[in-house]
Amino acid sequence: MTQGTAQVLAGPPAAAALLDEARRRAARLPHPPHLALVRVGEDPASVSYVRGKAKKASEVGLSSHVHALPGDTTQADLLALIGTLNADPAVSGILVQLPLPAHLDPAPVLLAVNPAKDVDGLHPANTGALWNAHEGLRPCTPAGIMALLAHHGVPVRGARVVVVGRSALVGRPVAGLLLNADATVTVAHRATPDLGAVTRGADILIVAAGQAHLITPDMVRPGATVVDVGINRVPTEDGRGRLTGDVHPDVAQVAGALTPVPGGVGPMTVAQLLMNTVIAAERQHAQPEVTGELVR
Ligand SMILES: Nc1nc(=O)c2c([nH]1)NC[C@@H]1CN(c3ccc(C(=O)N[C@@H](CCC(=O)O)C(=O)O)cc3)C=[N+]21
Repeated sequence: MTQGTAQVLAGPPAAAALLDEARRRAARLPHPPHLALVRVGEDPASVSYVRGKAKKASEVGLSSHVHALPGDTTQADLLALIGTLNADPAVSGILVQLPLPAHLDPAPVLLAVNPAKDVDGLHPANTGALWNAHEGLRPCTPAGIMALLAHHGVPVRGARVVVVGRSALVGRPVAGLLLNADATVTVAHRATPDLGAVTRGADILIVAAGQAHLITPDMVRPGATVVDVGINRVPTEDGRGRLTGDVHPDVAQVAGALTPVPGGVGPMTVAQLLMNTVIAAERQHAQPEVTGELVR
């Protein structure tokens, strides 16, 4: 059998295009947009992601500050910080890095963020706006996936799209965005019987299940576009670990196009976060009352 060669849907060039647009639009504002990054505790992955976000922010001309809180921070202290950031007109966007330590409840924290500054798009006001196709801030990974598909010219309108996973961060919101873009959307999850029978129906398969190599070649329609959102760290000899996706590498022999891990969706997530910060700043500039100033 001849080995297929799926087109690589690379994240970095698509992310660079998004970052260029963010830089250009940020420069048109009277002040650089400011991103407040809130991190609780010292989870190594969170420390590394937040550092990466701050670095990319400065590269596109945004200012940012990492609010690093100790691992034993109380819910009340975290809510107090969010209140301060909500009221500060110099803060355009607020991101609370997830997961939070186990003693903190994320739902009230996400509810406390001013929806106009919710650059993660996770406040119910923003998730509701998404599902009603109203203006709002869209979650970063789902919006990044849509930008990645658009950048590489993958048509979404009318396509049969299967999303594997139904998380608040990826599966649910990407299904909503795809529906808004006129795709025919199916959402599968761990209780779906015969997952392969469902995924084989996809023109575009989006996998955000959090399970390494869940999707094998037999589960993919030949020529399909496969978006791998999985970030699984597998152990290596040197102890540093290696990233791998939710899609088995052999899927490249069947798929028409495939996003790599790393270097696929991950960079889009960060680029979209900065784009969201610019969008939030633009809207606040047009409507200063959302920053908490009194407007007569
Ligand atoms: N409130 C909140 N918002 C998030 O958006 C959020 C979060 N919490 N918690 C964790 C997840 C994960 N996430 C990633 C961001 C960048 C890469 C990324 O840039 N990945 C690189 C590789 C990075 C590496 O090598 O470690 C890549 O895929 O090429 C991955 C994952 C954002 N998340």
